[in-house]
Amino acid sequence: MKLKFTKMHGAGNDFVVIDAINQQVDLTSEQWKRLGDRRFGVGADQILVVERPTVPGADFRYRIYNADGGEVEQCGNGSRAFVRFVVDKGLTQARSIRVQTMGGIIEPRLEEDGNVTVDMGAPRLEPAQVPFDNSNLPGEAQGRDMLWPLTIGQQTVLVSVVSMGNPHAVQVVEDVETAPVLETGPLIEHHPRFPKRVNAGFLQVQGRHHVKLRVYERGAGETLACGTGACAAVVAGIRRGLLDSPVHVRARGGELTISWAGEGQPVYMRGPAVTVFEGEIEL
Ligand SMILES: N[C@@H](CCC[C@H](N)C(=O)O)C(=O)O
Repeated sequence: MKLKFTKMHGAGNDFVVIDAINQQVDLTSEQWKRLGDRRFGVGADQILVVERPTVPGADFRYRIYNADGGEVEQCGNGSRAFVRFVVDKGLTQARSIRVQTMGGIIEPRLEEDGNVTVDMGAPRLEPAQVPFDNSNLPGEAQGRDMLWPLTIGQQTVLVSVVSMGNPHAVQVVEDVETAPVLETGPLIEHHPRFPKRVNAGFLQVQGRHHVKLRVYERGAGETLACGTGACAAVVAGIRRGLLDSPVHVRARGGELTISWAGEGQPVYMRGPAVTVFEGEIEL
């Protein structure tokens, strides 16, 4: 089976984007994984699939597969690539679209300068919504947030838990460059208190509007940027009383700007979306 694809990235978080409106796409988990494989396939952190919506009020349906082949609820950087793709391919004349995802409806808007702003919806802050099992765990309040102690090997780290449709655990570190992202990231990802696993964020506060962030992503390992991770980290930082909106988030692959007016309000993410090349693969 031959599949046409577009390779894209958002701040270095890279994607294989598949138009499943104009071609038949019915892949196994192994085939999704092969598409994401950097040696045996195209190579990407996530594979994004463009489909017709199945709910009223949405323009498109957006499905997301991690490099490990698992389907997940949400991908922020990918949502910017998504709107760039559907506009460039002539699948819509609109520059602002409503997109159905497993994590809820999101609204990306392609701006004149090529950047994309996305209404990512309101963060879900109850542990059960993440999901995070906080039973018999003594939480520690900081500002309006709750920090949860996670035992990782010999050490305990304090995390905020946030759902942006997908699960995030955010810890504040002194310096992201020396933080043990590759060592503790996988342990947090697979911590038994997160029944669906989790994306592990490492946040360095540089000022009330500036942070650095590294994310060890569920199903993909450390990526050069994580859009939902940036949203979750800024929400956690604002709730802890460390940050004020808007916040410029510097990741290894580029910068995102995150705005949030507080509890119950949507998070807005602004950043780039770039097409790298087009191709066809035999699967
Ligand atoms: N890179 C993404 C997040 C992709 C999904 C994530 N790894 C998960 O499993 O939830 C982003 O930009 O948000």
